[in-house]
Amino acid sequence: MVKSRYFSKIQEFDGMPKLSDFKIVEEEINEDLKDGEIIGEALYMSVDPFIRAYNVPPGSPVIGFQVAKVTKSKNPKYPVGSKVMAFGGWRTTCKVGDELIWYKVDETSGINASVFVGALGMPGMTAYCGFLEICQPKEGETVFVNGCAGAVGNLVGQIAKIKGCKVIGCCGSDEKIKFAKSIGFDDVFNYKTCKDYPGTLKKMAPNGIDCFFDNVGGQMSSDIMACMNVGGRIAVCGAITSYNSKTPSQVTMVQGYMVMKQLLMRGFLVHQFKEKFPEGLKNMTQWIKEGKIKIHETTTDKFENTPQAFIGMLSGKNIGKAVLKC
Ligand SMILES: NC(=O)C1=CN([C@@H]2O[C@H](COP(=O)(O)OP(=O)(O)OC[C@H]3O[C@@H](n4cnc5c(N)ncnc54)[C@H](OP(=O)(O)O)[C@@H]3O)[C@@H](O)[C@H]2O)C=CC1
Ligand SMILES: CCCCC/C=C\CC(=O)/C=C/C=C/C=C\[C@@H](O)CCCC(=O)O
Repeated sequence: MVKSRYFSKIQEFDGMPKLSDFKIVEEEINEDLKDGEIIGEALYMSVDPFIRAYNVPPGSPVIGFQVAKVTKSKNPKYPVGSKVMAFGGWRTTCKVGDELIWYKVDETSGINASVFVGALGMPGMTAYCGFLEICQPKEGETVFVNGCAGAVGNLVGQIAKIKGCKVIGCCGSDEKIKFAKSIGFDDVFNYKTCKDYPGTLKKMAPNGIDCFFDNVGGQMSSDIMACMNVGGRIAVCGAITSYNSKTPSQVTMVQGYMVMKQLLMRGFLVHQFKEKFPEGLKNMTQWIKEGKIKIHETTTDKFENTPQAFIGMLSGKNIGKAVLKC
């Protein structure tokens, strides 16, 4: 038996999660492995908005991705000493098989393993696959990204620049605006202080918006759709504005814009594009090595602080990817 600790969600979230919603549980993991299984020690864990949105029932272990170092293996693809990116939960030691292991960490690239919960992990594949598959950006087009300083949004902006687009974004602080501009965004506004989204967008994107990567939802998204060009494409990635909200959001209806501008709007979940992950990993790795994609992480130390990191991310404290270093 090997000792492990995991975070359990002990009560329903009431709006923004609180530290008292979580507790650490000790467990013993049976070291007998079935074919395909490994045991891994967590090096980095991911705190992501979907953990709030999926809302597992009280008493359940908290779900999530981690980079783990393999300590025992019955899977030839992941020998002892290698690292995997797996859906192992908020756990110090996990026992997972092929169905929960997304891929092996490529240690030949020289890129830190933490990046495998970010630009080379689930958020990176979300940005790469969701943006390129759904928005189909073309050189010279204008792209709008909300949540533009976060894990997914900052990567969408950088990929859009690589594709030769003009990129506009919004985020929740002036420090984040500075960061987004430093990684190539052409113009960015603070959605918390902006009084007039359509007016601001008309100034920042006088030729209109062709692609909209929506991380946020709510009224802002309807306002952005009003500024889109005929034939525009919208990738609906998430709706973080609603995850902690206790009241249903009422927004301007968008069907009028959809019809008159012949817009395409498509929601997605990153794993539906898993056939595209090898291409995504190859290109993202190359772009990181070439300096075309810059990595920014907000790191919290120690497994015990995972809920703090999670609440911090939901409160907007992260710039780039929120990472927990175990
Ligand atoms: N469809 C899919 O497969 C996937 C979807 N997603 C979605 O992508 C989105 C971004 O995720 P991710 O990049 O990991 O997270 P981020 O790194 O962007 O962190 C969350 C950010 O959301 C912003 N935020 C929080 N509350 C609100 C609010 N009420 N209104 C507007 N912004 C808010 C904060 O930034 P700020 O300071 O700017 O407010 C915060 O930093 C989420 O909606 C998530 O659910 C992510 C992965 C996969
Ligand atoms: C208004 C409600 C909107 C709800 C949006 C909810 C979530 C969006 C989001 O953030 C999705 C994230 C997807 C994460 C990807 C993987 C997980 O589903 C776990 C998959 C486990 C596995 O297959 O290994």
